[in-house]
Amino acid sequence: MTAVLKLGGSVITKKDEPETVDTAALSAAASAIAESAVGEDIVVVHGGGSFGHHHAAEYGVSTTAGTRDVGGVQAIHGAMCRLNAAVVDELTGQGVPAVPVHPFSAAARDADSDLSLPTAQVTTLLDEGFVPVLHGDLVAHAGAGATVLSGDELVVELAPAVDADRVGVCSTVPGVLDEDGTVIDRIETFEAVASALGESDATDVSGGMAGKVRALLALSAPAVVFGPDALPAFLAGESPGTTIAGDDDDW
Ligand SMILES: Nc1ncnc2c1ncn2[C@@H]1O[C@H](COP(=O)(O)OP(=O)(O)OP(=O)(O)O)[C@@H](O)[C@H]1O
Ligand SMILES: C=C(C)CCOP(=O)(O)O
Repeated sequence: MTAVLKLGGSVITKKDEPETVDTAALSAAASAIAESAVGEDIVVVHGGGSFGHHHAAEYGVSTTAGTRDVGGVQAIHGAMCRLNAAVVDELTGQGVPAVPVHPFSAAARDADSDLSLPTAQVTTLLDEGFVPVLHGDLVAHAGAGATVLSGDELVVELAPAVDADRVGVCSTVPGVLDEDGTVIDRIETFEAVASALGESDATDVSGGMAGKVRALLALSAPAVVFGPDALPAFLAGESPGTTIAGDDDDW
């Protein structure tokens, strides 16, 4: 069984304090991964939290608005590499054979914004017993300089590439919430939930929950969105929180 798991930046960082890791939350997530039956058959992706989003907002960069300012590229990508090093260190400290994979070094968007992400390094690392740890990043973008590549987009690219059986997105909320604040069990179309979906309540340049749902609906396999407390349940094979239906949905 292969799993792709995104740890939300809002989970593992203090999203309102620039470049601050939430050490307790990161340690709890790493421990859930270290203890899970999924073992080493997992690809981890993490988001930007107060590392990437803070700098991206400062330089006016988003998934659609790019920059050609080299200082901006260094600030945003550099911050994401620092957060990635913290995640990899915490995982290895807990016995997970985690290794960093930096999307900026490999991915590109063409002039139509179509993303190409080589994944042979990820599948080979998995086969060789490593746990690849990717992160939301910048990406070279034809005609725009560099734009933000969200961890949610990476999940959508990686899940088919590694033939994932399970896709999980761990955020700060217990699932996607309806207008009354109740967790929606299952989402099949964007239109059915659009009115309840908003942006993040913290600095976020990649669309918050609306961006997440839109990205995950593009997956052929179902994905689950859940909160940090439910991470062990997801890793144990359960589907806590909200299931976002895919085209081949036989769960
Ligand atoms: N209907 C909704 N249900 C749940 N969360 C919602 C909803 N509408 C807006 N949100 C916001 O979306 C946030 C989750 O998106 P966000 O992009 O911040 O998460 P993340 O992926 O954990 O972090 P990051 O983008 O840094 O990786 C929630 O914390 C909440 O503020
Ligand atoms: C802001 C940057 C650089 C990465 C964003 O990734 P996300 O938090 O997964 O949307």
